Amino acid sequence: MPRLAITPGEPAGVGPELLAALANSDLPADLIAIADPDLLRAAARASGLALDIVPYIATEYVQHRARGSLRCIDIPLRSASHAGRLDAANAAYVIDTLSRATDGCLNAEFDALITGPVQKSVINAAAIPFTGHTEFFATRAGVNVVMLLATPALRVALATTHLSLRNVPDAITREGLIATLSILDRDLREKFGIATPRIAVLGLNPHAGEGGYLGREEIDTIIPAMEILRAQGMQLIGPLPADTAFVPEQLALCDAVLAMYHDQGLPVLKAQGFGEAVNITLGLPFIRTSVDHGTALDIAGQGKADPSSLIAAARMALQLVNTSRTKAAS
Ligand SMILES: NC(=O)C1=CN([C@@H]2O[C@H](COP(=O)(O)OP(=O)(O)OC[C@H]3O[C@@H](n4cnc5c(N)ncnc54)[C@H](O)[C@@H]3O)[C@@H](O)[C@H]2O)C=CC1
Ligand SMILES: NCC(=O)COP(=O)(O)O
Repeated sequence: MPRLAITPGEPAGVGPELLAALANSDLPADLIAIADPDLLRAAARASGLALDIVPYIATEYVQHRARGSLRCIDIPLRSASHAGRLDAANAAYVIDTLSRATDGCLNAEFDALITGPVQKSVINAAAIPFTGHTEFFATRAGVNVVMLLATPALRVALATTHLSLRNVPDAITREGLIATLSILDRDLREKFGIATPRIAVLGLNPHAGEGGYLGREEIDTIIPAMEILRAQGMQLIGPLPADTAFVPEQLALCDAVLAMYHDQGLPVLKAQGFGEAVNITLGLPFIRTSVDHGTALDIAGQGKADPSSLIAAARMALQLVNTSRTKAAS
């Protein structure tokens, strides 16, 4: 039975109550929370959800049922947590949960990891350099990764992730684009079963640079990288002007879009499918999915948080585990 680990993320955010909601949903897997059990119990109570925490025993596999029962690896909070109130004292707790989860994925104790949202700012406020889960797992695993967000109708990958907009152009390099597109192309084949993926690549500048009159990144960096990959057989479209790349006629021609930076691609995806999108880290030696939203401190602890994206992330993780097992068996 696939064993899925799940971290709730920021303890003052909506993550803990979303885990309680997931515990009350059907998922044909062994589901293991990595969290403070009292935090999860309090979040469930505040949301009016049943939650029975069962200590994790690694040698036992238990099929999760939608009865509010959740197996849990106990990682204690560093300080009492209050919904909606950030506390830098708990940043180390968040990192503890992610570290335990990563170790378990890297040593095959878990088949996949699902993450709840973290508050990147409060981790940094605790003097722990942290830009996101994606970069954290990439560093721990020592690999290049790609952030992909997917709804049933649209897949958007990012050439750069969590960095200041001012630093984006310098972060886009030929080598980086070749690595990113190679991971994206491979995982669209292997994880999503698309035999010949068609990837639309966005330009960085307005009108994809307007022939060099509105910026040279397309001519100097993006097109040369695409030509190298096209020569290897990759089906690449573009570079396309980002403002018209997402019209339905264009999207019908591709299986995924590669955006050059976070807010070039994700607003379109979230406008179209917020709540049902899943964030998938491609390129890792393990499967990792996550929600499409943040910590939602404004509604935490009020029973208002929608668990749809976490449930979608868990189902996607399970689907990816089953796909990789089928491939390994064939
Ligand atoms: N996977 C992750 O760890 C992610 C973490 N974040 C972090 O979250 C923090 C807050 O980010 P924001 O930009 O404010 O975005 P946010 O997604 O937390 O909130 C934006 C709006 O969406 C609502 N919302 C979010 N999730 C919801 C849910 N499940 N149900 C109902 N309403 C929901 C919030 O109440 C708020 O009005 C930041 O520190 C950011 O870094 C953001 C995105 C992903
Ligand atoms: N906007 C996506 C996001 O912030 C999630 O990033 P990560 O923490 O999954 O790397």
